Amino acid sequence: MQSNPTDGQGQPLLSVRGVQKIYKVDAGEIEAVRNLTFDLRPGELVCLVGPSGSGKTTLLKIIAGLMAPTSGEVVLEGKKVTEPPKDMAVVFQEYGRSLFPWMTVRANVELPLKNARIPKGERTQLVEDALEAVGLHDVPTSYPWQLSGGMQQRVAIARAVAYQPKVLLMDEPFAAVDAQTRADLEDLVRSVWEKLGVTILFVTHDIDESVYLGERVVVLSSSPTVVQEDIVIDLPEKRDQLTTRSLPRFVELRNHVYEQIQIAKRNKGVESVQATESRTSVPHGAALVDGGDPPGGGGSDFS
Ligand SMILES: Nc1ncnc2c1ncn2[C@@H]1O[C@H](COP(=O)(O)OP(=O)(O)OP(=O)(O)O)[C@@H](O)[C@H]1O
Repeated sequence: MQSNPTDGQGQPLLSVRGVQKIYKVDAGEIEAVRNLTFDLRPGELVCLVGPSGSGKTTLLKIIAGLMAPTSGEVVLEGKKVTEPPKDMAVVFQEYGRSLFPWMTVRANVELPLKNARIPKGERTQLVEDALEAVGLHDVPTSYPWQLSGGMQQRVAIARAVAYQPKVLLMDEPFAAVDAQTRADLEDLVRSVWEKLGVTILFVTHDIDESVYLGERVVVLSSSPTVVQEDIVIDLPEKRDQLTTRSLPRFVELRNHVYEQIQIAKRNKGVESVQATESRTSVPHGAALVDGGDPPGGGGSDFS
């Protein structure tokens, strides 16, 4: 592995610094997250993967200011996060539970803007733009329950982007939709990211999805969790489902992430993995060294 020459360039927008989380339970304590350190620069799209139970949701809750870390800190634009920051939005997996069924699509998207006391005229424009960006401009008066799962998740994404957050956190947002819809939504995230320049941290179980979407993939170890590897995804910026996924480089990177996940799973309970702050570039022509069978084509859910 080589150190990424871009390391250290640009000021981070979001910094996760030595974050540890210990849950207190009846039987004692669970150290879910041991020591997580990584940065997001403005406008980056970073995917976070890790074995089941490695603390991805715990970490997102801490970043979103919904839960305090036991030690360490999250810093957004130089300010320590101690409560939900107004410049952050979260899209969860369960779109069914995050939308209000008695409100129209438009009212759902508009609600956080009303709460933020954005004037009516500006609000209307932001809602229109967001619905346009996710391809839902023709259903503003429908109710969420009248829409398919994929469309409901589009509404949730529209609501998040209408709010114009600086950072968008997405917690396995496409886990509950079918493969075709998932591919469409992946492309939607890339296009919204390109158009709006929002910084995105995207948690997924799907290795192929992480490589297809991300500019970097941060791989977490098993719990108690550290950053096992922070990988630069050096695929062309313009991506599409057919061409990008057939590139030899895509296959190399996907195999590398798969191998890292296998190592993380094998090292469960082993404390030798070190926290890393440097980014790595996967050498071109890298063979799968050690990690069992690589995943075949299509999605590769490792959980
Ligand atoms: N509220 C809680 N109280 C006690 N332990 C918890 C709590 N929430 C999570 N944990 C434990 O912390 C560890 C990390 O859980 P977390 O849900 O953050 O992982 P995850 O990577 O999001 O999991 P998955 O991939 O299965 O969604 C697990 O061992 C889990 O059992």
